[in-house]
Amino acid sequence: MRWTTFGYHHNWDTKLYDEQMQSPFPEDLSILCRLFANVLGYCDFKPEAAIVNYYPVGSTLSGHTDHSEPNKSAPLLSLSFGQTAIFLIGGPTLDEKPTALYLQCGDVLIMSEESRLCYHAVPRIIKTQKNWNSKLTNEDIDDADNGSNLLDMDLFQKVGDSNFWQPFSNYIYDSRININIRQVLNPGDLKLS
Ligand SMILES: O=C(O)CCC(=O)C(=O)O
Ligand SMILES: [Fe+2]
Repeated sequence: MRWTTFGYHHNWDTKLYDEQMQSPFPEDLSILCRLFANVLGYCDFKPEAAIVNYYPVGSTLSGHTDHSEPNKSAPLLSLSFGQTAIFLIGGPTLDEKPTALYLQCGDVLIMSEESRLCYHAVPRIIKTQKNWNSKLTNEDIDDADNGSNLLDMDLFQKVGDSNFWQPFSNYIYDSRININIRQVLNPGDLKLS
């Protein structure tokens, strides 16, 4: 399993965030996460750190809690792409028996309130998807344009060409990608103390 980070970088050895260890947080991902959080009533949610986990079929993530963020009351958002994960979610201690869920391509999981600090794990990736339909239709163009006529048609044609997606679809055929997004700072804080 491999991973990369956006925003505040989590140091896997010390389990700490560091003000000096940051990369830009992608604006489109930030907008999407704030939209999800707003719908759930977390109107001040600030996406400040993301971990992108790359799971080839056969890889696992062992049980843990995510408690490195000074802000432990903001929700944690988790987006799943590609092959399906079995996700185990337990309680705040290892005494509680976990519940198993499937996390499929396109699923959005939110860990908020009590579940924010619960143990969780990914014991298995299951190959459930055979192929991805990358052909775009006129309807997709209308959806993407949303009546604005501002769509970059050259770019749209490029991403509508299945050759463009071939390396991605080859990769995702044997893998799952998870992006999980956290707020690090407490409300009102501008940096780590
Ligand atoms: O892959 C997942 O669904 C969970 C990832 C996770 O728990 C983590 O990165 O802390
Ligand atoms: Fe986690």
